[in-house]
Amino acid sequence: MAEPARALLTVRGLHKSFGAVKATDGVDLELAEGEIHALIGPNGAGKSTLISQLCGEQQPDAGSIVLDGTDVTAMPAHLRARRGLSRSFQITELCADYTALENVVLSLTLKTGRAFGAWADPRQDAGLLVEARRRLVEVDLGGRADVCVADLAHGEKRQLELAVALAREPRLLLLDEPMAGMGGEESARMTALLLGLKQRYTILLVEHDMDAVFALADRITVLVYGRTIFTGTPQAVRGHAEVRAAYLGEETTC
Ligand SMILES: Nc1ncnc2c1ncn2[C@@H]1O[C@H](COP(=O)(O)OP(=O)(O)OP(=O)(O)O)[C@@H](O)[C@H]1O
Repeated sequence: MAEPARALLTVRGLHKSFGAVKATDGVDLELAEGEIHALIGPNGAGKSTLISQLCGEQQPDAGSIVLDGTDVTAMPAHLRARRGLSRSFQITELCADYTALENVVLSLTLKTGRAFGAWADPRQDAGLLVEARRRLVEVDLGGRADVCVADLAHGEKRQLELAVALAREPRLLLLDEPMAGMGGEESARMTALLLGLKQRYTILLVEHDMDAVFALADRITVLVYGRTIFTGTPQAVRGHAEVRAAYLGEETTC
């Protein structure tokens, strides 16, 4: 019998309130190594607040976050990032005046602590350039390396954000609405890119595009009013009456 995949992330009883609003109200979540785990729920369910607590941008009121066996609940965001926890999307972090290639080089230098304008410009570093081009090819932007971010289409910017996140070699990638603002064709391209990453990365995916969620996720957790009401396979989620009533019924015809 196959060994069950070990948990890379374990969240227990995560609480975060803003005044009277319980944004996360005792969230439990477990991510197995190598899975794409989608987090879905209606607007205001607490998805972004949960992601912010996972990456260390917000401190929970109570509960614990364990990453690869280490309790990171009180650890600052930059130290979690060093342990391989990487967030992408919603907070756009691209430098608009730099080319696509330069943005990926910049992300690669963050791993080594080097900066643009230092005594040896990383943009001239052959090794970094090769690695950055490889990352761009990985997100289907190989032909757009020398284009300024400001001149990229919306979908291309989002592909580049993915390359920037992957350049940090994350163990756990938190993707916050990668399809936001995309048309059908762009969403399909991003879905195909993420499918190509399957099993190489552990991914927590927050997404409203249910076609993408059901195409990508190994498991889905449903959050409503800050509480996890169900975790299961896409098939189980589709068949779950409470989930359909709380969320899917509103947004899909499945
Ligand atoms: N900084 C804040 N101050 C006050 N209330 C907040 C803050 N951040 C979030 N909230 C509230 O917490 C609740 C959860 O918000 P959150 O943005 O996490 O939900 P969400 O599921 O990500 O929603 P969406 O799908 O619309 O992005 C909402 O009621 C929201 O108004």
